[in-house]
Amino acid sequence: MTSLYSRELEIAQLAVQRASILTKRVFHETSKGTVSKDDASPVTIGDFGAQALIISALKHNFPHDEIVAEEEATELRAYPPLRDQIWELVRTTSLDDVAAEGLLGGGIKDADAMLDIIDQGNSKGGKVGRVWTIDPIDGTKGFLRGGQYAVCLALLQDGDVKVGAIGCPNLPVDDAAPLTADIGANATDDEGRGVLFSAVIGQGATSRPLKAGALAEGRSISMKPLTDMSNASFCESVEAGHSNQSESAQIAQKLGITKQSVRMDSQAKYGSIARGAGDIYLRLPTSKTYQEKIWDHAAGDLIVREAGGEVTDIKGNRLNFGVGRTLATNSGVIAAPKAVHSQVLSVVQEVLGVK
Ligand SMILES: Nc1ncnc2c1ncn2[C@@H]1O[C@H](COP(=O)(O)O)[C@@H](O)[C@H]1OP(=O)(O)O
Ligand SMILES: [Mg+2]
Ligand SMILES: [Mg+2]
Ligand SMILES: [Mg+2]
Repeated sequence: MTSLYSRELEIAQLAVQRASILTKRVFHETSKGTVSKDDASPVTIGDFGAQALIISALKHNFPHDEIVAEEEATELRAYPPLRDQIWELVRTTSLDDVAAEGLLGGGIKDADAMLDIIDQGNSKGGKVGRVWTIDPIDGTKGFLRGGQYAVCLALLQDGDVKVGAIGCPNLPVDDAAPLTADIGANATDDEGRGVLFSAVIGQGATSRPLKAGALAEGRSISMKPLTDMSNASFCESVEAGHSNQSESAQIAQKLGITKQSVRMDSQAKYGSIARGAGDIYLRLPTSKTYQEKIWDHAAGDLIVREAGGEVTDIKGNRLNFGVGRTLATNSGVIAAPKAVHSQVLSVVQEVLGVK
């Protein structure tokens, strides 16, 4: 008997793997075709190209599903040279396993079809039916800095995350490697790096080497049992504008955490705590108006929960992915092993003055 969501999981993992190949090609280029979006955040040819490849694979396999993806093609329609640069990448990126590439439906017809595909990620989301959510490059700032980034994909059914996959090309492949955002002295050498995290609701979480063809063998991952807070490692954003780092330092001190935080871009943080490399992920609001996006958290939320963790916002509520493209009803994120989550939450609330 095939297990629930097995086909969705396979396609999600392969789609993330293929998009990751494209992002790696851009990562190693000095010119990444960066443009600024309306909210002043950066986007690169890698983000657009990865989104095109993932949506194309989803539409081939699940034509009736809705898709909420981060990017849209307006800028590319207005500026053909950028479109052509992306098309060149998309046209020449495929999995090196013919059967796996066939499962994704192969390539895209032409540059105009690619633009239409990118724009198919414009669903409003919501709590009804099947909705995929895509962050083609999460942590674009980390990607540009030569640090961590992630290719993220999740399936929501009636607002609940059922399947999640996160490709982290720059994390160590070894689940037992120490927690660090560093990618080593030789950023042009991928040796020992590249991991694909995934989970299906009720079936646990897995990691495997991120390959260029068929999926590698998976291994089950779980959070580290945390008995002594003084040994805990916690991770947070590199960008001070994404998470309040002075409040997190106060929280860590009150919890008795002695280690410095590890600052890492993207959902690589969720993957890192899910496999026990780190213990706690804190994301503390920096503004009253910013709403977290569902594509920034859906896959990570499921992977951490399936690895034995609990994920809530600073009020202690589960993240609610069923209210649209953003987590409009949540504020911040606290991810920790189940056994200590309430302890962490109460210190967060004390420091932030949350009732
Ligand atoms: N003010 C903000 N608060 C929290 N997250 C933000 C903020 N501005 C942008 N982000 C998002 O944080 C994510 C990266 O988080 P991290 O710091 O964990 O790497 C990005 O997806 C980024 O969105 P965007 O893609 O629109 O730039
Ligand atoms: Mg993101
Ligand atoms: Mg992104
Ligand atoms: Mg972005």
